Amino acid sequence: MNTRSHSQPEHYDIAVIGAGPAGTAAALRAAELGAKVVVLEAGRVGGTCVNTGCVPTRVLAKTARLIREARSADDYGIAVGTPVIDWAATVARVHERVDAVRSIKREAERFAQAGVALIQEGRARFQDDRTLVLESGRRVTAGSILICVGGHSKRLPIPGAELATVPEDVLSLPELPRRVAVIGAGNTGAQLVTVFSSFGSEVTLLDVAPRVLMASDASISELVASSLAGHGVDVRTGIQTVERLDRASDGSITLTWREHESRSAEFDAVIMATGWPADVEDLDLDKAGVETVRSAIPADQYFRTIVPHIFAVGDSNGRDMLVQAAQFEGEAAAENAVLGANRRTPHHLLPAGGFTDPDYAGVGFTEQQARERDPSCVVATVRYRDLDRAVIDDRERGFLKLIADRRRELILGAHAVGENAVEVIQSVTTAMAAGIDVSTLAGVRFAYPTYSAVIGMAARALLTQPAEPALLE
Ligand SMILES: Cc1cc2nc3c(=O)[nH]c(=O)nc-3n(C[C@H](O)[C@H](O)[C@H](O)COP(=O)(O)OP(=O)(O)OC[C@H]3O[C@@H](n4cnc5c(N)ncnc54)[C@H](O)[C@@H]3O)c2cc1C
Ligand SMILES: NC(=O)c1ccc[n+]([C@@H]2O[C@H](COP(=O)([O-])OP(=O)(O)OC[C@H]3O[C@@H](n4cnc5c(N)ncnc54)[C@H](O)[C@@H]3O)[C@@H](O)[C@H]2O)c1
Repeated sequence: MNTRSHSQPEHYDIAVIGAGPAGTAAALRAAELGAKVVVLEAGRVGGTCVNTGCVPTRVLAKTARLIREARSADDYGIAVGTPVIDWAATVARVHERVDAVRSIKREAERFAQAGVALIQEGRARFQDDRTLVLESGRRVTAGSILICVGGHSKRLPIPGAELATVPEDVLSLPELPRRVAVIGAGNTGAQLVTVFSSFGSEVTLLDVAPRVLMASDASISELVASSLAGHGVDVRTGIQTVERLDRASDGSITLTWREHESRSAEFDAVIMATGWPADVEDLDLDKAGVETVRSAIPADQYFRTIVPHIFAVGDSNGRDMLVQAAQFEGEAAAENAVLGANRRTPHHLLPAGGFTDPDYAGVGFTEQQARERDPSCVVATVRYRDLDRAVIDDRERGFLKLIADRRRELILGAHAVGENAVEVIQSVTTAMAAGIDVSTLAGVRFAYPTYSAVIGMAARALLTQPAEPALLE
């Protein structure tokens, strides 16, 4: 903690609040452009992604995969006993892998090498539109301020909400819950459901939305939901509301929800994965003249808020809440702040996916969005059951859907469920970024036997697919 007098603020060209993917990328790019930069971080550098989000979730997904594979080892002549989860060991492994990833990211070291000042003296808040004050009392002023504060899980405002566990705290559960309810079937909820179901918990998934993974192509929702149900998950989408949580006399949690009528069930843990508002409650944004709308900070396409020298980047602007978006936005906002440039995001080229069983991923327009723009767009779907590698591996559940414009020049979107779906979609994204047309993609040679060969099959199917919507599946 800094103990010297705080009467004189330190001045910087750029102050970045938050050292997650957005803040880290922004600070390093601003320094590279010659700016004097400070980063203010309240917690651990790396942000949600490495500490409590993507990385721990991915380790849990790997653990879930291992236990599922162990259960089917017999099919390959490998005798293993019934695998069981040692929750404490699983949690320890997650922490160990998080530390391993942190050790290669080395944000603090990279800041030091780039001449970026890193101050970790508690949460920053605005004193005015150019001054930030830290919990220690230390103050900094800056020509431009980049708000990269990310978000946090939303607790539903219902009685007993404090009994629920939010996704960031899942590793703090004292033991593997035998019965678990997950409220929210977005990317976070769908992945946690898969993890707990694979670990052997009885899982119920509740969402007010009509389908799981509402932001994804409808075909992804359909197959992921049926796969979850196939694994024994009680999938309840389209419920009216979650009403309350109560502690039962045996210590379990009674969850009450409305689904035509009021229903309730007992669980050992209830996980609320119901959204991700920006972390702005204690930022005193009003003192800077910055507004929030629906728990996020509105920013224009160049990431400027209504106060032009204050930028909102990454999850804090509530748009594309993904690491790859946060990093790009951070760099672009730094360039816009330092150079007065106007760089913006290539939204249509943001691949994303999650680790359910099987995995899912998508990039670009969903089929519905594409049809709204070009009713004669061309759509082709290839099933994994027709893909040699998927059959070889006994991973036949899945598909790749490719969407192209009516002239088959542009790939408008790609959506997959299946083994390696995220990597398959990444390859399509590369093709989209290169601007290659469908016939060029159809002519690409794919190594045999690979999952990415499904891309060539889908591209060739697109070439022969009639454009009339009525004839498409
Ligand atoms: C469970 C889960 C899994 C996810 N998995 C994926 C995935 O697989 N792929 C993917 O692309 N995305 C994933 N995400 C989303 C991804 O983590 C976020 O999009 C990304 O971390 C956003 O980066 P950010 O820099 O905007 O915010 P964050 O990473 O949240 O960083 C914000 C930083 O700001 C700091 N901060 C906040 N307020 C203050 C303050 N007042 N003063 C000082 N510091 C402050 C915080 O301590 C934090 O370090 C996942 C998210 C969750 C919750
Ligand atoms: N693998 C990834 O790329 C990944 C993983 C996790 C999160 N993220 C990103 O982080 C952000 C937050 O994700 P998330 O899944 O935590 O939130 P989300 O907002 O995407 O999903 C929340 C879900 O909760 C449901 N919900 C809200 N209120 C409810 C209520 N009262 N009762 C029942 N259901 C309710 C919503 O309908 C929605 O389906 C998203 O933008 C997501 O893309 C990405």
